[in-house]
Amino acid sequence: MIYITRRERFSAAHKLARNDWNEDQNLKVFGKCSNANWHGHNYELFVTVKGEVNSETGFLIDLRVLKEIIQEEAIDKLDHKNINLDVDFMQGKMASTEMIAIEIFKRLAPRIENEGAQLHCIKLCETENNFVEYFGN
Ligand SMILES: Nc1nc2c(c(=O)[nH]1)N=C([C@H](O)[C@H](O)COP(=O)(O)OP(=O)(O)OP(=O)(O)O)CN2
Ligand SMILES: [Zn+2]
Repeated sequence: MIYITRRERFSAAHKLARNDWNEDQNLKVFGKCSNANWHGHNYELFVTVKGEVNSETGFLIDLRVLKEIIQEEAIDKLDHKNINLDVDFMQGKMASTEMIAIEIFKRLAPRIENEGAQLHCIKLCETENNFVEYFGN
C-alpha cells in the first residue's frame, strides 16, 4: 500500500449564514463570517490517493490523470466562484471548510476508483491556520 498526494489551489468567496436564522442568530454563531460579510479565501486542497503500485508503470495513479480529475470535479467548479451562490454541489449546504471537503471527497472518490486506486483523504486549508481532513466516513 502506497500513498500519493496532489496539491491544488483555488480562490473563492463565501459567507457562513443560515437563511432560516435571523441576523442576530447568524452573528452569534458565525460572527464576522456571517450576514452581509462576504469574504474570500485562497484555499489549498490536498488529495491523497492510496493503492498498489503497478509493476509495469511504477505508478499508483498517473498524476496527470489525478490532476485532470481534480480540475474537472473541484477546481473548475470552485475557482473564482461564490461558493454559496455559484457552486451547484454546495447548494443547500453551509459553505464551511468541513462541508466543502466532504462534497469534494464525494465527487472525486468514484472517479479515482475508476482509475484502479482509492481516495484516502481530502485535506482542505481555508487559511494558513485552519484546515480539515476528511477520510470518507
Ligand atoms: N469549523 C469551522 N469554523 C469556521 C470556519 C469553517 O469553515 N469551519 N470558517 C470560518 C471563516 O470562514 C473565517 O473566514 C475564518 O477566518 P479567520 O477566523 O479569520 O481565520 P484566520 O486563520 O485567518 O484567523 P486567525 O485568527 O488569524 O487564526 C470561521 N470558522
Ligand atoms: Zn471564511
